Amino acid sequence: MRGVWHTERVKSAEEELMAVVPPGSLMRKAAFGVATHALRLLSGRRRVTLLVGAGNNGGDALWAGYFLRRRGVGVSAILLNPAKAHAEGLSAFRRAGGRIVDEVGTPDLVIDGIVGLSARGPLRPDAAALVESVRAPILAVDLPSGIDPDTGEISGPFVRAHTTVTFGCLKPVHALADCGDVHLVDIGLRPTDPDFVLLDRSDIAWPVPGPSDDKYTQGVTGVAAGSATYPGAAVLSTGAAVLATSGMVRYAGPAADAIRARWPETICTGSITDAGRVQAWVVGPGTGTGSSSDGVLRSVLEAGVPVIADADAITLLAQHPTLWDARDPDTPLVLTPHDREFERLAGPVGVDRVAAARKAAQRFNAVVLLKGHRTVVAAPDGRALVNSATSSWPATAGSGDVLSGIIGALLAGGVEPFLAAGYAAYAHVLAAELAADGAPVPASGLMEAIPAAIRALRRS
Ligand SMILES: NC(=O)C1=CN([C@@H]2O[C@H](COP(=O)(O)OP(=O)(O)OC[C@H]3O[C@@H](n4cnc5c(N)ncnc54)[C@H](O)[C@@H]3O)[C@@H](O)[C@H]2O)[C@@H](O)CC1
Ligand SMILES: Nc1ncnc2c1ncn2[C@@H]1O[C@H](COP(=O)(O)OP(=O)(O)O)[C@@H](O)[C@H]1O
Ligand SMILES: [K+]
Repeated sequence: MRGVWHTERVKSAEEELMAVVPPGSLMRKAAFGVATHALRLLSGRRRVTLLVGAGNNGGDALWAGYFLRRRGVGVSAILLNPAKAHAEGLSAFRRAGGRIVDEVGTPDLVIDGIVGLSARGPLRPDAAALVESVRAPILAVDLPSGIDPDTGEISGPFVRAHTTVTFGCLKPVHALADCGDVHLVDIGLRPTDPDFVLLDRSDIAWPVPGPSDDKYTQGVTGVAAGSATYPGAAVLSTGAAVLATSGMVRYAGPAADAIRARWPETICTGSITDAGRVQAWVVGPGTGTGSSSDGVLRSVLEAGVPVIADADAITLLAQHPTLWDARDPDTPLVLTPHDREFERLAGPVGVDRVAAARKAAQRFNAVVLLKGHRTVVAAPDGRALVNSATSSWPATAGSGDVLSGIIGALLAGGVEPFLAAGYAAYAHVLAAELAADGAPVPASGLMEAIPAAIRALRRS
């Protein structure tokens, strides 16, 4: 699990560290890391241009230019604000034979030291024009300039980084925006209590049956999904639950025939009242928002077991706030909105997706999984994680139905709701990657790749 810290917290941690280390040493460590990665990217080529802004980010770039000069690289620097360029960095750079120029030229690599942690808004016009003229790969110092460090928001011109070299710890931009390959350089910073986390494969403890388990002890998943109009949503959600864990899946609803035909191992009934006992319910995919769906959602919320509410269930909760009263507040609830469903429930997502999900989680006393290329999971206790997709192939119809089934199976298997949502998001991305393999994949293909994803997770 890797931590991510907001810039204010990083700045105060840096200040504490700077008070006890020799002046300038942090910047030189950071810059040395930049130069090391630049040399790797250059692999023998020899021309670099630095884009140098007015703050310490520009200072890092100038010191990196100094180290590169000492390795025989030809380095030129464009100073965006010559009067405010980092004085020590600039004199070291000049001493080492670095040249000050006005144009980017035709370097093999450009180093973006325009702005770092103190960035606000997109690139200003002069910086934007320079970046526009770059043809070489760009190595961003700390973060790609023009992208908001705390939200990843892009609201105008920005740097498209091939690689980002950052220092001490990850900041939200690295999890929420495309920064190319991100490398972390140790400068001795040891912040604690991250603002949110990123899951790694090794963090994921998928439920595995033991010798004394039978089909019931592993948790039975109930699925209340689909309708005469949308039987496919039920097939995908139920199938994902069947494939995600061992044990048993019960289906209750109008798509029972389609489910029996595709998933003979499920126990099917037409109505939720005959469904039998389950340890978690998946509700919402393809149910529609009519009065019978309203009744199903109410029954599920009253059942006293963990619930994952997706799609139409979220719309119903937004339209009929009295439905919330059906829920025992101590029973875990996971809500999995995409942006439009989120807006119906809690208002516009806004630019800070992590803050939006966190606020909604607290408001609804539920785990909120906000879907997207970068999925955010937030718990009512304030925990949050971000899971990035490796491609956009999962943006396909029915893909969310698959996710809901995986979450349901993990909840039924006793995985704590925040982690159930996080593990499911991770496995969903991995299944999509394995199934797509560089070409479009339908949601049913993504679903069928769930076992391969779990195998890959368990091998790591
Ligand atoms: N504080 C520390 O101990 C360390 C800081 N380091 C570096 O210092 C950076 C932070 O430095 P600063 O706080 O001095 O600030 P920055 O260098 O991030 O930026 C400050 C300057 O950028 C300008 N600016 C802001 N938004 C802009 C935009 N959209 N377009 C163009 N220019 C813009 C501002 O006018 C300001 O003068 C980090 O990102 C990192 O690169 C590293 O040297 C490691 C150690
Ligand atoms: N651009 C994207 N890149 C990667 N994954 C995405 C992207 N957009 C959406 N997703 C993922 O695809 C799924 C879509 O779910 P959803 O919108 O509910 O679709 P549906 O209702 O058709 O099942 C979610 O898991 C979401 O995180
Ligand atoms: K930068």
